[in-house]
Amino acid sequence: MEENKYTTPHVVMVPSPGMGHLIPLVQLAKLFVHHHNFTITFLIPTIGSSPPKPQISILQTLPPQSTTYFFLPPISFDYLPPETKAETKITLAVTRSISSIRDFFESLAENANLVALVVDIFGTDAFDVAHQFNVSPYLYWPSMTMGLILLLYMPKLDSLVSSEYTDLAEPVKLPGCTPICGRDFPEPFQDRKDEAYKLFLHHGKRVGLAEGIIVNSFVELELDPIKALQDDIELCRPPVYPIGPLLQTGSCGWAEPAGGLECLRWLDDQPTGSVLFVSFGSGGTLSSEQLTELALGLEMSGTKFLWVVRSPDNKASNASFFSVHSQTDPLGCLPYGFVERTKRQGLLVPSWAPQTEVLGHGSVGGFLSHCGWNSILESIVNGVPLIAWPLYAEQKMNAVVLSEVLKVALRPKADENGIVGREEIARVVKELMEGEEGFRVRDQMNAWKEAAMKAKSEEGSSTKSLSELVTKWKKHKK
Ligand SMILES: O=c1ccn([C@@H]2O[C@H](COP(=O)(O)OP(=O)(O)O[C@H]3O[C@H](CO)[C@@H](O)[C@H](O)[C@H]3O)[C@@H](O)[C@H]2O)c(=O)[nH]1
Repeated sequence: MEENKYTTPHVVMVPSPGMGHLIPLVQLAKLFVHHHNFTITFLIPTIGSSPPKPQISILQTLPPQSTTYFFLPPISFDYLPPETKAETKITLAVTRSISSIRDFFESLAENANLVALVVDIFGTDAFDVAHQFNVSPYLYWPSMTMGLILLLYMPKLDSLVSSEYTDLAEPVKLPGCTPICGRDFPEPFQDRKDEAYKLFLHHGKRVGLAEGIIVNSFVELELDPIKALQDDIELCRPPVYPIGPLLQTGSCGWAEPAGGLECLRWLDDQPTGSVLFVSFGSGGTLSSEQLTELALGLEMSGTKFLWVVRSPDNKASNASFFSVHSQTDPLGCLPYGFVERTKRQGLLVPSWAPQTEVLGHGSVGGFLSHCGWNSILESIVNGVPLIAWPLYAEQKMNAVVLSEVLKVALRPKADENGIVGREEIARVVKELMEGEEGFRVRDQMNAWKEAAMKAKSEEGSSTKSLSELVTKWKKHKK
């Protein structure tokens, strides 16, 4: 039968605000359009006045014939107390957009073969709309499987533990996972009285309403946690589809005047494997003191570096999460004389660099990363070993798994004030780039790179999992 808009399977995706949430869903959309001939509509909850430029650039990389995107009416948070956590704002942005999402479904439902609604973890309230229109609700999990297990286990943990998780004397043993200390739990778990925790608990309870969970990981990388999800009845969850690694491909379509392509040209002139890439994801920021120590530590290491610099923020480690760009000139915040002294040793790029191209460049031999999951996967597929420098969200948990389970990262030690000093930074950078430990983690990273390629090959585990999902969606009947 010839496909038209009434028969082509049509999926609605609702990414919660933030580049780290949008990028994985855009990649998922491309996969369904290019390989399986789906139509995709993005409905994007927005915070503040207008959508950030990087978000628009990412959306413009979508194939226009089969995808459409709409920014939903912006939600203002002027009334919220300044200490409100990002996770709370993100959830509220989706929840307050539900009526607009419902309106879109109403207008689409008549004219399209709507088969599924895909949301990320902050969007489980939108499942109600999917149920109302008889469309299958799906969760897209863009991070490490252990985080998903923690979320599914959360209602049980919440009833079993009365203290703060940070006060637990023993690490928590989640099904299929390495034991994890409460202090390494994701940020919203650190204060159970905070609204962000309550909202996570709310999402944890609602995940069971999904008809399936799509996970951006692959079986070989997280064998035990994925097996636990498939077998452990205690977790009581919908079917899981590990389809990763799913990555941002190609350029984002924009470049900083001082960054972008210039940094790729600079890399062309550096020796193979000699450069440490330093980046804290789409919104990570350091305190002024930590920024100074990092600058001086990189200089002291004598290692070549390419550093995506953001202005410091002494209150939050994710100060640029919604905006990506720093409000002030980040290079002006570096220690006196540093820019001049290191101009042969390194390149400084304000706020944003073409990360996937950078990590794929032969001159890059290491990555100092905040341990966001997309960055981790991008490092794995390029075989680039890591220095784990977690900042917020679930990044501490990721860092534990990277260094202790997957054995692909070195971890610098912070002092009693939580600051990683310049000597420690120089030590760990040199160890990664030239030392024995560095050799070991590089080897292991290359093994995971091979496994990732296998998972995505024609007969690979992720390819099979994806085609199972596609078949299910194509059979969807209203
Ligand atoms: O200069 C930059 C910085 C980032 N990126 C891209 O932006 C994405 C960043 O994603 P990620 O590494 O996952 O970090 P965050 O943006 O911080 O992601 C949020 O979402 C992730 C997925 O849920 C979580 O793992 C993180 O903890 C959370 O902060 C990646 O594709 C990068 O390639 C660039 O292209 N250039």
